[in-house]
Order: sequence, then structure tokens, then C-alpha cells
Amino acid sequence: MKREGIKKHLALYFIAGSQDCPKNIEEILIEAIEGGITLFQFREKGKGSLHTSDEIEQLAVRLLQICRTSNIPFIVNDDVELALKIGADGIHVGQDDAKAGDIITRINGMILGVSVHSAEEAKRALADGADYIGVGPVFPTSSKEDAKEARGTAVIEEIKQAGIDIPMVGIGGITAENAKSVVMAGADGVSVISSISRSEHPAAAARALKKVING
Ligand SMILES: Cc1ncc(COP(=O)(O)OP(=O)(O)O)c(N)n1
Ligand SMILES: Cc1ncsc1CCOP(=O)(O)O
Ligand SMILES: [Mg+2]
Repeated sequence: MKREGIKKHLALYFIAGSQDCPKNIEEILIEAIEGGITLFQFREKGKGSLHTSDEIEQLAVRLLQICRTSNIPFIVNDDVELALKIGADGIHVGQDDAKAGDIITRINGMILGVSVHSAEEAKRALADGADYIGVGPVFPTSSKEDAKEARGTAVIEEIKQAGIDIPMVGIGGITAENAKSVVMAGADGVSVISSISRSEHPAAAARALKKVING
């Protein structure tokens, strides 16, 4: 699945690691899938995350199995080796991670996502072979300790206006209340952590987001 094929999966892109989940992450993922998420990223990092590589790999495999039974593509954040080892569907890297241009030859057609914060970075991600970009933080977030300043939908609009043709999601502080503005600005979908993972009812939270995005 490359650029055009990925667009439909970007509609509601759920990201989580155990640190984001007040209850069992597997239960939350199952409920999020019930609610209609279209893509999942395993992002085990930051305060409260698992420590050992064995624990992380075992959790990744369990979550991958859940996604496989529902045909939800499974993306690994940051860790190219883990993505390759467990046979993930894709890898997501940021500007401070392994460089997209360097890993593209190693990932054998896996989906490649890249985080960008400007039109310039979006242009480079496209040239490096990224299948999609994550743009943000759009709104302030508490889920990423080293998040950059939130820039609203301005960067999404800049990328669209510059004619950089690459599938994209907005990320950071997105809720059912503000998701529409992200899609209206030109994103193909939204990526969320806490709106789903910290909801008392993850399925209902995903459903509410989906309704706004599709509506
Ligand atoms: C879809 C999506 N967009 C952006 C990010 C952020 O990636 P990065 O800047 O590398 O930060 P970390 O998530 O690694 O802390 C993402 N993970 N997913
Ligand atoms: C991983 C990441 N990258 C930019 S903001 C962010 C965190 C998004 O989490 P939330 O949806 O809870 O604001
Ligand atoms: Mg990263």
C-alpha cells in the first residue's frame, strides 16, 4: 500500500503506548477498533512506559495480533529494528529519528510516515519517499513531553498551498470539538492519543471523532 492507498487509513489514526492508558492497552485498542479507528501506531515512550526491550516487543506483538484480526495496519513509532523484527506494516519517524532517506531501502515497502513541522520538511519527506506525513502539534498536547509549540492549522494550510502532494494527518490536542478544523485545513485525517486512550469510553470517543471527520 503506497501513497494513494494509505489515504483512507489516515481518517482516524490512533496512537498509544501503555503510558497513555489508564486501563489495559489491549482492551483500549479493541474498543478503539470497535469505534472505527483506521490505523494504529504503537508508541511506547515517555514517563510510565515499559523499560525492557523484551517487554516492549511482547506488547507490540500482542497489539499487532489485535490489529491483524481487524485488518487495521500496525505502525511502529521510532524503532525500525522492532518494526522489521515483528513484521509491522509500517514505521513512523520524526525529524530527530533515523532519517527517512536512509531507512527507505531497508524497510522493504513498509509504510513510511514522517513527522514534519513546516512546508520545507514536508517537501523533503516527499522527496525521501514518505507515504504520509504527520503535521503538528496542531493544538497543545500533554501526551508528548518534548512537543514543539502548537501552530494551529497554519502548517497544514502552508503545505497545501505549496502544492506538496502527500497524504497527511494533523496531530496534537485533537478532539471531536476541533477535528473538523484540521480536516477543513486540508488534512486527510486526524491522529490522536488521549482523546481515545484516556476516554472512559474509547469506542464512543472514536465513534464521535469518526462522525466529525466523515460528516
Ligand atoms: C502520525 C504521527 N505524527 C507525528 C508523530 C511525532 O513523531 P516524533 O516527532 O518523532 O515524536 P515521537 O512520537 O517519536 O515522540 C507521530 N509519532 N505520529
Ligand atoms: C506524538 C505527538 N506528536 C506531536 S503531538 C503528539 C501527541 C499527541 O497526543 P494527543 O492526541 O493526546 O494530544
Ligand atoms: Mg519519533
